[in-house]
Amino acid sequence: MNLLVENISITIEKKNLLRNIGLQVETGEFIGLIGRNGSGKSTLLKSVYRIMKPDAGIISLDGEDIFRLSPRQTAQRMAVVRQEAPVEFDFTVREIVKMGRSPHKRLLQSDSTDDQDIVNDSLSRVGMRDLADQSYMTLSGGEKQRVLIARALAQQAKFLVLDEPTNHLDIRYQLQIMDLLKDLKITVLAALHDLNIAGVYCDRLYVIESGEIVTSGTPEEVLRPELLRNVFGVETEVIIHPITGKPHITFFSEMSIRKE
Ligand SMILES: Nc1ncnc2c1ncn2[C@@H]1O[C@H](COP(=O)(O)OP(=O)(O)OP(=O)(O)O)[C@@H](O)[C@H]1O
Repeated sequence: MNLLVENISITIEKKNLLRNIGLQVETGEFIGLIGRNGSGKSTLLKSVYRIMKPDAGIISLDGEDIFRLSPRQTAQRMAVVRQEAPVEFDFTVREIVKMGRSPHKRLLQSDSTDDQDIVNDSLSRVGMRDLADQSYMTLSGGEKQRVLIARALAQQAKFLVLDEPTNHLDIRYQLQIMDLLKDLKITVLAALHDLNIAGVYCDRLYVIESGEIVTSGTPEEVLRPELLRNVFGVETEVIIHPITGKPHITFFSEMSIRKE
């Protein structure tokens, strides 16, 4: 499944949230979207998962305009893990993950053994099987995030949109969940704040600044000290790490390099 975003723009109250955005995710690619707070990452992802309609431009999945798909057709193709997912009622962890199966079922159709196996497997893969009967509301931030990832896994979509999928996770789960998502080998578009994680896992990166894509390329091409200074306003040293073979960034705060 491939995603094509062509020339999309969104203006709200005379503010250009997105300007002529073009972006492509080929089948099986893991693409990262990076940029400062407020640069437009979530807004762009929201248009991709159809909760914000652009004023101009086209977004298509395998050549089909996403705004012409029904919600059910969209959910069969695309799973979304958002930063915050408000859950109004007191569902258990298992009930939340089961919701991932609904695009594949008819109204009121009961769970098949396959559905139950998929739900159990998704819970196990994020390490939440033991908490399956606990109320979602009582979970820690990181546990909630793992449940939402399990729900996306249970949906078995061929395209995954991730808005900061690991921001609540401790370092072990960050790496484990990123490994898991990468191993799915499906098409992924992810907004990421951790640039070292972006460098290790993404095939290509798009950099967004004030609602515009300012550059794109492989992590080696994009994650350079000059660009990081211009976009993020920080000093860095970037090496190709001898073990991972990927760019590794060391960030220097002003204090750490201040010479007394
Ligand atoms: N509905 C809206 N009305 C007005 N302004 C909005 C609206 N939605 C987003 N914005 C503004 O658009 C800009 C981009 O927001 P967005 O959430 O896309 O940023 P982001 O890159 O995801 O930031 P962060 O890294 O902090 O999550 C922000 O300045 C935000 O205040």
